Amino acid sequence: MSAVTARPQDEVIKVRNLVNRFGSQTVHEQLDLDVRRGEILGVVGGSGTGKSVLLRSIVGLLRPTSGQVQVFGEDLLNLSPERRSLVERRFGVLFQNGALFSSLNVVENVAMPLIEHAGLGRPDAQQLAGVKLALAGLPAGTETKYPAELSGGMVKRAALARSLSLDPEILFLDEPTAGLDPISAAAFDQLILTLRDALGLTVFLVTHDLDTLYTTCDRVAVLSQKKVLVIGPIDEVAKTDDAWVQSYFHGPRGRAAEDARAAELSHEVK
Ligand SMILES: Nc1ncnc2c1ncn2[C@@H]1O[C@H](COP(=O)(O)OP(=O)(O)OP(=O)(O)O)[C@@H](O)[C@H]1O
Repeated sequence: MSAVTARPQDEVIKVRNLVNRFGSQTVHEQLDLDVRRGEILGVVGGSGTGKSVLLRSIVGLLRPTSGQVQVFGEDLLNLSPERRSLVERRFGVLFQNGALFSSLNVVENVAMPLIEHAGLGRPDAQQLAGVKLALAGLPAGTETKYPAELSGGMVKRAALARSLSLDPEILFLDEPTAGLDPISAAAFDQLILTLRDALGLTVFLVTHDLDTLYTTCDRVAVLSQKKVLVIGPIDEVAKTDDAWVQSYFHGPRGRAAEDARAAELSHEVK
């Protein structure tokens, strides 16, 4: 195979001609997107541009009005339940609110997919859940706490541990740093990078957080005008001649995030 030919297995998510309508409202119109294996792709856009709807269309929680969505080359909505469940085991999703079961403690929350989907017995599942919690950076001693007893950052880490429980190849994150203080958010960004590097994950990351984008993303996709307006490395995307892109990346918060990244890079060089 020639070096210039993109190998099909390099694209773990392929979206073509995606249309999503709710009544008279069109959210996506002929949207195309590819996500490459091993990358961290940040998805940004103004409020209501359809970032979460795109995520839900890809993971099979929403049947699009029309178009094709493939994950690992499979169209989830047209698979038998058994086959679909096999593909679903290959990705993990961390929703905005963490979505832990309030009646289960932390280790039980993380053990649940291992019992239900991997067929492990409770003791094995709980032991493995402990490993996942450590991987997600949950401090020892928090395993037996209930979600209501945790800080926002700990809830995110516990939910992350649960989304990692079945060793996924793709991780979908919806606003993972929303509601975290800046120090916890920065620590979470580092965790995502570490996990990607250690586990070879592909990460689909919906975020408004400019620091997260600058710190973690290999590429950024901007949703605007019902499509992916532009996709590429953040410095290229930030140059796009579009009013939203310019005010987002070059407004006060965008400049601060870019300066912080530049300072970090120069610190690494020294
Ligand atoms: N199930 C649904 N029924 C009707 N409308 C919906 C449904 N889901 C989403 N929408 C609409 O689709 C649009 C896009 O919603 P979405 O949540 O994807 O936006 P977003 O880009 O993630 O926004 P935000 O940044 O504010 O979270 C919104 O106008 C929303 O009201």
